[in-house]
Amino acid sequence: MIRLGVPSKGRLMEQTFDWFADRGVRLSRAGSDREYAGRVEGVEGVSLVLLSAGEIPRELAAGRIELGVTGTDLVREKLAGWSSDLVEVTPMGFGHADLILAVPDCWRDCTDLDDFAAIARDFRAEHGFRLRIATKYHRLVRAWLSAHEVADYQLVDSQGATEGTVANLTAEAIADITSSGETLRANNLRILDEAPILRSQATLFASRAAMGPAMDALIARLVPPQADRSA
Ligand SMILES: Nc1ncnc2c1ncn2[C@@H]1O[C@H](COP(=O)(O)OP(=O)(O)OP(=O)(O)O)[C@@H](O)[C@H]1O
Ligand SMILES: O=P(O)(O)OC[C@H]1O[C@H](OP(=O)(O)OP(=O)(O)O)[C@H](O)[C@@H]1O
Repeated sequence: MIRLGVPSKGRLMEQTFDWFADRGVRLSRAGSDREYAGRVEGVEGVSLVLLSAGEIPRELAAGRIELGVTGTDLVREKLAGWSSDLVEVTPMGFGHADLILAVPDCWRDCTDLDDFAAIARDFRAEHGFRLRIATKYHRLVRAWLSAHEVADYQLVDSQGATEGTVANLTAEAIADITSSGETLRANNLRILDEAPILRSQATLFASRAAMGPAMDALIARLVPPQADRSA
């Protein structure tokens, strides 16, 4: 049996159900909205597991599910060396979001990462502690700042409502996912004029350890070889 892990709520779950339905595989919840068991129709040998999007990378790597849908951001953040455990089967064309670094809109002299690095250096000298960046993407943000030689900062963990931390005076800047930009604007934050730390979208992943004839057949059914996998 191939266990398929799918986000248990919201738009990501609905769009995942639609993506599979377009390929003749009907996924549904077994019971009420609160029940996290599911049904699979239209293909044999697959069972559905409804999970938090954030837990799907770990469940794949641990071998508790063989296939899973989640954002590329969550896989790269949660699994160091993710590609040794997981195979990226196909991007799914929804759940697009950018991981970005944003500063208060009123920091007029901070437009790019060079400005940010200079402000971070001065901040430490002036305040006696490092400038705080609120985020849940610790691994990705650290790696990106290190690659750009920005060192005078500290990460503050924020697992939700991250854009509120600046107004609440628990951070000076934030690194989070954005799509429409509305949450940033509503919180008077502005994205640095740089390429995003990461461009993410919902993606179908398989556990490398689960690759074999049954998995190959299922993948061929979902993503026909002639289809463009890089879309
Ligand atoms: N505004 C958005 N637009 C598009 N995609 C988004 C947006 N916010 C988050 N995502 C993507 O959705 C996925 C799930 O995000 P997140 O972990 O925040 O989910 P959640 O709904 O809080 O789920 P859970 O708390 O159950 O893990 C991530 O891959 C993320 O990139
Ligand atoms: O650019 P926008 O379209 O405004 O979207 C960005 C928001 O969406 C996500 O939050 P989500 O609603 O998943 O809640 P969270 O803050 O609990 O992660 C993300 O963390 C941002 O807060």
